[in-house]
Amino acid sequence: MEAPPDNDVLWARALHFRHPDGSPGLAGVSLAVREGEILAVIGPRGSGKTTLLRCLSGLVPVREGEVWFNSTPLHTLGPMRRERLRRDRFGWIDPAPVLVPELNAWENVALPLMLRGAGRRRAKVAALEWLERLDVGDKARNRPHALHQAERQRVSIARALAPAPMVLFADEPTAPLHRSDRTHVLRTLTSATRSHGITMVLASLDPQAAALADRAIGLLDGRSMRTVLLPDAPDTEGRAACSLSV
Ligand SMILES: Nc1ncnc2c1ncn2[C@@H]1O[C@H](COP(=O)(O)OP(=O)(O)OP(=O)(O)O)[C@@H](O)[C@H]1O
Repeated sequence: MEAPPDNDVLWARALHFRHPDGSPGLAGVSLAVREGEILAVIGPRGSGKTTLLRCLSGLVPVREGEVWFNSTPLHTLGPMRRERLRRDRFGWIDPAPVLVPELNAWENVALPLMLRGAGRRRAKVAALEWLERLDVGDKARNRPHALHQAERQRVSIARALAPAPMVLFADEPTAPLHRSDRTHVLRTLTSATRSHGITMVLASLDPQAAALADRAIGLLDGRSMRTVLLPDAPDTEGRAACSLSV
């Protein structure tokens, strides 16, 4: 078992995954993500994007193939150590917002900070700043039931960014947003990860996500496809890329 190169923060080799009912999820995916990089995982519905993110983030155990986070072999860790790693180092954004219903917006965003040891006052200041950045600062005292779905998703994104995780896994993060809001929120998300040096793996159906990433890989039927970098596009902040089947 050989650890990945130093500048790769996340690394997977020959990853295979079957769902509990035996249906195929991934069929030999290998990839490397460099520190601070935004990697887009692009593919049609059912191509395995969520499954790949769940394996890379330790949400599900990997039984065939390897997943490394820096020098830690995730594929050898038990559930407790994977859970601790996820809590301390990783962030996750679901395609639909999952917030604690009893807490208001700022308390939801402050929660992961307090779980990592921040005091309530400092966590509140940070939470309010992130809510402002996601354009929901005026909803800070609202509980989730008093927010629109799109506002709840913005709160979820703020909550994922607030603790500045080493790796952020974003699974269709703009899915619940109105089409006209998606680009703005994606730009906020990518600029926040860049300015905080957060590595991001961003799963999306949307080719626009690839345009804001540094690199993109395509998935089809649980298999990765070759990535090709395109020259910078004038209206994008990252390097555009497209993937070609091999
Ligand atoms: N828990 C599960 N049990 C059985 N099959 C599953 C399970 N979760 C996903 N699948 C199947 O695995 C394949 C990949 O699903 P996955 O959700 O990873 O794809 P996806 O690219 O994220 O799709 P989408 O864009 O619709 O979210 C699909 O055929 C899906 O039906």
